[in-house]
Amino acid sequence: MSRSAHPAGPRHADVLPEGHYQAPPSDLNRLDPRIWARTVTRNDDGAAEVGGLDVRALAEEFGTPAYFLDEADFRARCRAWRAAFGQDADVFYAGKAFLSRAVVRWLTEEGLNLDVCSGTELAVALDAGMPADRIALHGNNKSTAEIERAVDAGVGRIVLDSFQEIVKVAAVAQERGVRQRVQIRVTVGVEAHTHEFIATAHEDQKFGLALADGMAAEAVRRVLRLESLELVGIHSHIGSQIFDMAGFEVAARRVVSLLADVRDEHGVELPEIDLGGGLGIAYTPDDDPREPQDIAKALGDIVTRECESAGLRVPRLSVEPGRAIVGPTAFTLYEVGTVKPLEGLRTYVSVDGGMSDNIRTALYDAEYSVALVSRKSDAAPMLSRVVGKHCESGDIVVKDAFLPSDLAPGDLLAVPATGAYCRAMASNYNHALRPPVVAVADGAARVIVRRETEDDLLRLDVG
Ligand SMILES: Cc1ncc(COP(=O)(O)O)c(C=O)c1O
Ligand SMILES: N[C@@H](CCCC[NH3+])C(=O)O
Repeated sequence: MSRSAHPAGPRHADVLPEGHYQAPPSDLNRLDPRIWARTVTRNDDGAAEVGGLDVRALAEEFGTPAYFLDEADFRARCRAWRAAFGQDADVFYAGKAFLSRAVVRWLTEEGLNLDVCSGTELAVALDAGMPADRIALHGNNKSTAEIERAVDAGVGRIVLDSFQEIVKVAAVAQERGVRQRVQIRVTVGVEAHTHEFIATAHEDQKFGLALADGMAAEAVRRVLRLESLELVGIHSHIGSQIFDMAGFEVAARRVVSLLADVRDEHGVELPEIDLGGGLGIAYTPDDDPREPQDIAKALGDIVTRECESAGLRVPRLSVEPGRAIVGPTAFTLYEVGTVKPLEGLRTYVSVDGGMSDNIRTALYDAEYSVALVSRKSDAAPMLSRVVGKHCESGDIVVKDAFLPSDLAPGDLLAVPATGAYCRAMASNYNHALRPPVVAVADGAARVIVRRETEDDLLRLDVG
């Protein structure tokens, strides 16, 4: 890898073009532990390492781009969530954030349950040994085949999302002579403070049945009439990448109020409440996420208080964190291919991946951090935009970042906090081969999802 310097790009002191970026950090070499996976440090050589392994050696062995996932960090976060919520609550990891057989085994061992939202996610979970009664099936348009698969497997709950689905799930359960445990997903009418594409509790959207117009109460009526369904609770998910607990508190209050209405109308006290996932993580130093114990306390207190004032037994609480568990545990490693300084603007740094391995920047205007990790540098900070190699000018990985001005082709960059919704939402745009996920722990690295090959893609093309 070349170490040669290239002419310094525009420096932050020269001119700051319009944009949304932070001030240059005082130390470009620092890997902020609030953003990077737990075992990431710099070694004496100045290179970053994870799980005791140097990123240069990892790049050599596994290639770039690649996601490196810190298994110890993942397990520690699972334990923290489990411990925070205690034995009277359940933590369902949201598999949509990132799912693989290894992840399912870790979750099973650490005592977490699993939320899946497709038949194939369910297949991965079952194949890797997650007991079916610890699985919940979600989705706003589950196919009959997915419902049959879930009922046959004996999943612990199916979260009903529409009137049509009530009928569908009841029919499948009746045909098999089983009573399927279900929850009803409601929209509580909260405007969560996050990007509109990932807010899910306002009424004007595809998920769930609204409390406000009586649809949720009507769904309860319909489910309670059906012998083959056992209504165990109410589910609410207000959105994703949320820091403010206020939205969750309003949701909890409104869900408890529905439980009280159900008790008054039907004489039934539903035993469970699920408040979904959505807790934010730190992508940049500006983000200040809450710890699991604070979240558990805030949610537990509000549910208990509301139930006491409504004279209800406190239901069993569950939550569904995805991003908050896996997000911070991984980074994406890229090799720099080109460096293009634009005087008075910024420097474009092209890496060997892009929107095919991280669509979040293009899709949600998401902000990320980035660091030079194959070496240290004391060069001046250079306002940069890290872009991919796709045929799209919106192919941006990190919109505004400061990188050292001696950055050169061959250097390795790492983007932290890419464990959630990056590999899971990766695409083959421009026939890109989706990168591998490599789990690193205690000085050993192993591929848990392999890199796609050209052959994989050519085999799909049967024309
Ligand atoms: C029903 C449900 N539960 C849990 C999650 C996980 O969300 P997050 O990864 O933000 O915790 C989602 C995604 O937003 C979801 O739709
Ligand atoms: N995929 C989204 C979050 C949606 C999660 C699923 N409801 C993200 O990357 O932020």
